[in-house]
Amino acid sequence: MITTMPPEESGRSSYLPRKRHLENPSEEQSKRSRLYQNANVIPHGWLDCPRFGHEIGPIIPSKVPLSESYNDHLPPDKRYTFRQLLTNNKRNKLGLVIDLTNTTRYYNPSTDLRREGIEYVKIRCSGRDSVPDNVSVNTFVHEVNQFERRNFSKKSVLVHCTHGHNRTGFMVVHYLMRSSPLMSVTQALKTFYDARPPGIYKSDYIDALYSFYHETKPESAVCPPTPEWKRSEENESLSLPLSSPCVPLVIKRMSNDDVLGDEIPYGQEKCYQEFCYEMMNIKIEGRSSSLQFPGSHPVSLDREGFQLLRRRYYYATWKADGTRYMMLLTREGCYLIDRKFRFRRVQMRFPCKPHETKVNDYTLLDGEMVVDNFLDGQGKPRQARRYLVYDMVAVNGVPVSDRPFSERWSVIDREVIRPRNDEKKVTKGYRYEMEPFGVRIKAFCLLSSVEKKVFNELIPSLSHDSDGIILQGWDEPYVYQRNQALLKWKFLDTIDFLFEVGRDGRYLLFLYENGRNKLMEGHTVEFRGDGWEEPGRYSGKLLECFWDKEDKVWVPMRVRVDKSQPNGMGTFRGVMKSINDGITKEVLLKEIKEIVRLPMYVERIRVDTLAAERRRHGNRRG
Ligand SMILES: Nc1nc2c(ncn2[C@@H]2O[C@H](COP(=O)(O)OP(=O)(O)OP(=O)(O)O)[C@@H](O)[C@H]2O)c(=O)[nH]1
Repeated sequence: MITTMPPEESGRSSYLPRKRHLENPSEEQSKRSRLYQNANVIPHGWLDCPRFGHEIGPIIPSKVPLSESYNDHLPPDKRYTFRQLLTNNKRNKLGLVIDLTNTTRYYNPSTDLRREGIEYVKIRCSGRDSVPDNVSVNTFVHEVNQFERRNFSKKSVLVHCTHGHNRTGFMVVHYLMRSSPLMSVTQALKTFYDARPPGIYKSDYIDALYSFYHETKPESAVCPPTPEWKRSEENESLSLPLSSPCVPLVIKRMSNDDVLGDEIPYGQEKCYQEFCYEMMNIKIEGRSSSLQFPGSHPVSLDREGFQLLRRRYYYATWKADGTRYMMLLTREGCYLIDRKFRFRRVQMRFPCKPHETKVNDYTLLDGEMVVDNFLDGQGKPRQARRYLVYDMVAVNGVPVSDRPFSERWSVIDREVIRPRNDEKKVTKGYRYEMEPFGVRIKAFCLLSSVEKKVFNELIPSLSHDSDGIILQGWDEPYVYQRNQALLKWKFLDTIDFLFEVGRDGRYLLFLYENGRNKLMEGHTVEFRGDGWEEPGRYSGKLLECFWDKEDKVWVPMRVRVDKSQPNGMGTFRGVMKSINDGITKEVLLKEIKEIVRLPMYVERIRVDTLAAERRRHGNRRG
């Protein structure tokens, strides 16, 4: 007996393209729901849907092969099983099957595939009217890439959803976009269309692809009509609600704590983590599963720090107060790396040089994500998220961490910022303004201009918060984690404590030492001001606190959601030393005034000023 299937997979379904005349729709509905409970139902439209398409790289797009238990329900010429596929497909043996259906009933991967030595990956995608989510897309692309890396005998990857058009096409287009950077969505859709006509035939899937890759959909781009084999049965199916109910559009204000990007598979994250360590020449000791965020971290400026400023040549910049991320640019995508050393994929574009078809590949940057608040031309308040790049660890797979900072900074400009800005001027289809954030290089000023430039001009004119200044050694290498030569001076010295309410109701503060949290006996916390009325709510959270010298208490300023550990004792000692040394802004500026009069500074500032003037002239002429 041939039966129809429930709308679990394709939305609407039936096997025979028969027109039914419904006298009583509810009676018809209940008849159908009885049929839907049947096991060997043939997916709607499946029967006349072509079996598979041409290869696209290693991928064969296909409709779902049905297990042999379906054969009794199918005319012999319509059967399509893995056994058939493996026997007929001698030329190109299968190595991997990626199943995008949302059910397990079409075949048994253990008997049909694994026994034959074929790998099987299931990525459940519900289909219907929603496109596969971003995390599933990341998983799909990762699985194909991983397979290609270990696929020495050039086997193929069969990718199927129910019919091998919409979900399959969607994933294949993502794969193409990520393996051929700077390919356009239109080209990728055409590649899929050529291999498996009529390609993707759901317009919302096509729109989602253009929107994901920040491209304008050309007016000439038309969505192919639903194929005949699918349409004939569609007409007689029950009407199901197609679109989700209207959700009122809420424009959310941006904050530094927003989670950006999409999760990536664990294996991919591990590889990238190890790459970061390799680029910084850090040995992985013990389990590589617990790698720590390796980003360079400044220490608080104290009296000893002044000695360092005298001996080595420093520049200064404002300390942007947003969220710290390192950023890895690869041809497959761009990844934000947070303080917990987790990677999330964001859709961004980083071309190498104008008009080249290459993008940055394995370039590792360091910077701060900020939210700029400003008024637009009409005086309306606006927000823009920006990533301020302030350092670089690797460029196109080549480590630069041991190069002097001045060199790393010019490489950021030459290899990352300028090519992007140049391409922005010429690109037609790609819409940089649709990216989740802008990208800028951070400006560094001569130490002699700290007061005038950094404190009096830059900081007051910023559209984001700044909590101090950074003193950056101009000749220094990039140093992993705590960097004694990278100095920070803050308007308010702060420490991130873990706060707990003890069993006796006591407020407890903890710091991190030797792999565990250490109770800071004798340290008192005092919650002050609006929003801090119920301290119990913050138990178990990391609180950034400033030190009130008068009352000798720690006062919470904000909850740190971007970190998983309180500050270490080293940081704490550094901050306390800086507080006790009493380095106020006045003390800092007085000291710097003396430092820049030292012969070494006088000479280097002269040379750098001349070089900057020459560059400005050159730019004007160019
Ligand atoms: N190196 C550097 N760091 C900057 C710059 N601008 C902002 N920062 C940020 O300053 C942070 C270090 O200052 P802290 O105040 O110690 O940062 P924090 O985020 O509170 O981190 P903890 O010390 O762990 O509490 C870095 O992690 C960067 O995120 C810059 O130009 N250079």
